[in-house]
Amino acid sequence: MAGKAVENRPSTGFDFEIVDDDYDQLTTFDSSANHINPWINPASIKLRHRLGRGPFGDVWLATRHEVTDDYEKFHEVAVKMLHHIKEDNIKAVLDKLNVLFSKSQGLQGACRLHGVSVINGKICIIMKFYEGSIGDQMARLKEGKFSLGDVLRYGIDLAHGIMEMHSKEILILNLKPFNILINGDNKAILGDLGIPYVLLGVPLPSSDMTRRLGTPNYMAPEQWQPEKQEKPHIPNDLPPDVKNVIIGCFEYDFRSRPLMSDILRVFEGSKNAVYLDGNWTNIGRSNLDKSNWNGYTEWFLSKDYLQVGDMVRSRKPLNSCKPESMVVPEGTIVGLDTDNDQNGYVLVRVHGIHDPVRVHGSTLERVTFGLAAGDWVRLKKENKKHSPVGVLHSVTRDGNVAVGVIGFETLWKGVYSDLQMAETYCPGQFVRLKSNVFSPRFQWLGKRGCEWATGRVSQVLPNGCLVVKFPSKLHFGDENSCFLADPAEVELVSFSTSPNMMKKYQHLEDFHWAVRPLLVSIGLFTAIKLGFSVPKKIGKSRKNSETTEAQRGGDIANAKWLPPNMANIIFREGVTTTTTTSR
Ligand SMILES: Nc1ncnc2c1ncn2[C@@H]1O[C@H](COP(=O)(O)OP(=O)(O)OP(=O)(O)O)[C@@H](O)[C@H]1O
Repeated sequence: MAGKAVENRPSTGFDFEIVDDDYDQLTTFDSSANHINPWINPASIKLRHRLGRGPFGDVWLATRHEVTDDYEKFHEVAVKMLHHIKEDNIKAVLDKLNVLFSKSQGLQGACRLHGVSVINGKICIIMKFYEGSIGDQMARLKEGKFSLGDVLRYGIDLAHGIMEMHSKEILILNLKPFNILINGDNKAILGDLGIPYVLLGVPLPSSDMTRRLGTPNYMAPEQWQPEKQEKPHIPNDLPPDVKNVIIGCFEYDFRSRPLMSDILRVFEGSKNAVYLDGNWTNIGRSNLDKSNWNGYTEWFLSKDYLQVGDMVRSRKPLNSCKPESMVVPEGTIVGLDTDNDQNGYVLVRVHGIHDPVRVHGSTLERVTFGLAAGDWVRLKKENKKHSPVGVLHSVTRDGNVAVGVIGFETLWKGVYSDLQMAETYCPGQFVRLKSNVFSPRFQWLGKRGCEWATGRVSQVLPNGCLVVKFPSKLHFGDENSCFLADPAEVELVSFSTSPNMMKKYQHLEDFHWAVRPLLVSIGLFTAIKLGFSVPKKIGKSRKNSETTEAQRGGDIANAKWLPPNMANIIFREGVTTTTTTSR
């Protein structure tokens, strides 16, 4: 409909925005107007009716009156009217919108943006109007289901559109059926370009939404109720590669998920699939190995391919601090086994071994400039806004690095010389806030006195954030049992690092809240036992020989599995009971 005159077209909806003409005269936006490019005069926009209302704003069907030297026309546009933004944040939002506009020029798979305006004091994004969305189409279908052919066809359009946007470093962050528009050629087009990112950090009417990026049902798995890690049911009757790639999309750690290019390849390979006699035929052969190696998914492993000349070492199992076996402590790739049946095997020259070792590539990790993806690293340049410690996501052969760090919205990018190695953390380890940390980045449990409680790492997030539980604390009902920790603020606690027996015993208590009551019960039980047995002994000893208190204490303290303070309690209680009983 773009370009077609629709002047005087009657409004069909029941929602209206009362346009206050005075407000449209750039009042609060005066100082910011020169930031807006391309600016659209609000007087040229006539809102018709509201198409939808979302957490970030409303979308209106409107008519735009466009006058140039060559023509004058009225045409339909869609207007995304953002919720009211506080004056302090306006410049930041407009700056981000400008960047978005310049990056989105010429994109084939995304909604065309005309410009920005301000109506009723609200920032409006004026865009091309499309006749419908995937969401609208689904609403009209029986059970809301597309045929597999349509899913793959639209999916391929989408994957192309998303890859195009990513190539311009635009994050969409709100992919859902109503934000996938259908153009005149029945192709899927991305709408709502990066609006959540533009509004990130800007207070919105619902304070909850300020922290959210996207729409709950369509968020990345780790964004929405991360502690549940639920996966939806994926139908069984899909072509195997399609099912496999969809399951991969629900991996909690985004490094384990397929890339958009993986999804595209699988969808392209399956678009002519035919289901015949209980089998899928005509499906493109996926060349990915379907095995799950040491906890890594095929999607994780397929992100880096080894080449001849690469330095490599054996890969640690996922979530482990140490390799299980170091077949290759350090080596160089000298050959790739490209024979189809042997796909994935490589030849590695290892120092001290005469012939090259033949191992599967997935058991190795590339080490470049001393760094391998997954290493814990410290950024040499520190800044209070972010943690100095993070997890290396990639190191290219020419030394560019990407690191997941708490405090950055996306991966931190730099070069290898910006980094140095840092302490490694993995699930199962016990950690405690360092004694010089007085106001931690995340809430932490206090212990007795001024000492921080010790917790156990239950998960390491891709940005190095530690998810910590406190097994020494008993939790009730809905009480939050998971805490977060900045790896730069904690230190490891272990039996070997506990300086004395008292600290070792305290560390024993960190393992489970039941340890203390159990030991106390054992102590009491032993005390009662002693209460019965000691008088007998005393009785005997009266007859036979004298038993000194020091000897009795020694007997109990010799129970090596009991910490000394428990032995003392038992000993004291034993004496007390003895005294009482003997009386
Ligand atoms: N350019 C457009 N042309 C036609 N319809 C559009 C356009 N952009 C959005 N829409 C439609 O407007 C409706 C509301 O869109 P909107 O993006 O506000 O919804 P939402 O995604 O639920 O909200 P939010 O983006 O704030 O999360 C949707 O049905 C969408 O398909």
